[in-house]
Amino acid sequence: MASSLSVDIVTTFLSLTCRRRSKQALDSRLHATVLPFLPFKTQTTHWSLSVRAERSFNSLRFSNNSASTLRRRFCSATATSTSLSEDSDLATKIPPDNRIPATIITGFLGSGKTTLLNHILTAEHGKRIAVIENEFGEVDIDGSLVAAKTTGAEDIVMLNNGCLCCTVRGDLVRMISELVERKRGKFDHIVIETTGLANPAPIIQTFYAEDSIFNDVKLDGVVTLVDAKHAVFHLDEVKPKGVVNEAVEQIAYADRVIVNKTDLVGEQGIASLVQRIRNINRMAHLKQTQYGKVDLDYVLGIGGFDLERIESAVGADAEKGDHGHDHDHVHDHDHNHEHGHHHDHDHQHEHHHSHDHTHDPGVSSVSIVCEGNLDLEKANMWLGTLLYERSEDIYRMKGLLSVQGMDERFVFQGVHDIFQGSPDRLWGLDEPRINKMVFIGKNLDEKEIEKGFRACLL
Ligand SMILES: Nc1nc2c(ncn2[C@@H]2O[C@H](COP(=O)(O)OP(=O)(O)OP(=O)(O)O)[C@@H](O)[C@H]2O)c(=O)[nH]1
Repeated sequence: MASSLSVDIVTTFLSLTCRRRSKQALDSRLHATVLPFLPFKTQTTHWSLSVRAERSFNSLRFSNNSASTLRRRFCSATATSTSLSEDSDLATKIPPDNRIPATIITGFLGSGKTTLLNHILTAEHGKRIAVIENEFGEVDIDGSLVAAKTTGAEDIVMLNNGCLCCTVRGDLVRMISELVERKRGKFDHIVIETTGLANPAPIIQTFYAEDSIFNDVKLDGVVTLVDAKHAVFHLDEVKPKGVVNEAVEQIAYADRVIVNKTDLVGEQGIASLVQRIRNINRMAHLKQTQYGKVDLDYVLGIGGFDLERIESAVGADAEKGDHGHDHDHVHDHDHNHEHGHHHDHDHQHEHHHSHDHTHDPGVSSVSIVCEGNLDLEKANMWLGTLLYERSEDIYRMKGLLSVQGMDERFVFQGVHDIFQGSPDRLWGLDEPRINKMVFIGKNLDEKEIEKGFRACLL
């Protein structure tokens, strides 16, 4: 949220306390316990496209697709390409590629994807953008965090019932097809924000494997956000055998890397992170920034995703390292409101291609949806202590809270030990005051989290 305050939990709640209750003094226990750990923060030519497309098909060995007319046209054009001198002739024979460009924004949990999306949606670029947002966890909180929801975007579609790279790939195909069918001519670009735990490979493949998409939409590029403060922690994570390290994959598949949050680390830290990124992906362009502020040309209009390049890069990396590609996912989730919800990110399904992967079964999400008002001090103490004790394991948390005495909804989000919150819009007169929280992390104890939350309710 571009306009939100950037503050630690104590200060956030304190400021609210002051406003609502004229309580100036900060609870000394909170100061002592929490503050030290929650720092105050204040164009490719048509010809080359055709070549790429065809190579990609070969290298991925797609098994189940009837070739589309368009694809056949590309392939046959490519097949007749025998010398450079023929290129110009052929280029004139190939019709212009008027397909709608799509950009995938990926990056680990909390790296700044929504922040970048908001930057894109609010900037002047003259493009009409349709957005597809995929959130990990059942509760739609990101919808509230996309500041420009009603202004900058032509259309925003939420995909909250699973991870794009796994269970909802079919939904993605349907959504894109629907957008194209119903809104053709009303938007110029599609931006897809993946979950922070997505492996981009299967999503990318969707653009090539599905005729219904391939004929109308072209993958313009993959933009990967990297959290300058926390990335190394996730890149270093040792995964069980056969389990993919999403943070590594997201960098490997990038056309553009954005090292974000450079305000939170020193130059040396950034330099070694950049080196680390370069070791994974030498080809991607890389920029350093804060709050996703990059020129829009850097992220929109990249001009083509080169799948073959990434294939070989990832292949080399896999040989060296630790992330396997045998793909068995178990997806275990039930939707149940008015109580905590546990979503194991351990999905099982089969793909027919080489990017199959298994997510880390230790990483899960816990959602709480519960009506009622929170006691500010108790909530402050509970969240502060939780982060104090578990900030390494809590990769991400987001919430919409109903605080006793506050007329506005309180929106907060955290990435490990960094927490940010601000009052949002007013609660509606008849609107039920429902709290929604999502925690994503390692070894989360759903019951304990829910119990802690409930103890804060009045
Ligand atoms: N200090 C600092 N905070 C940032 C920066 N960019 C984003 N943030 C904050 O980091 C938090 C996470 O940002 P988001 O844009 O929501 O991250 P995300 O990648 O969309 O998160 P998920 O969708 O949960 O994976 C928010 O509180 C942002 O305000 C930055 O450059 N510096």
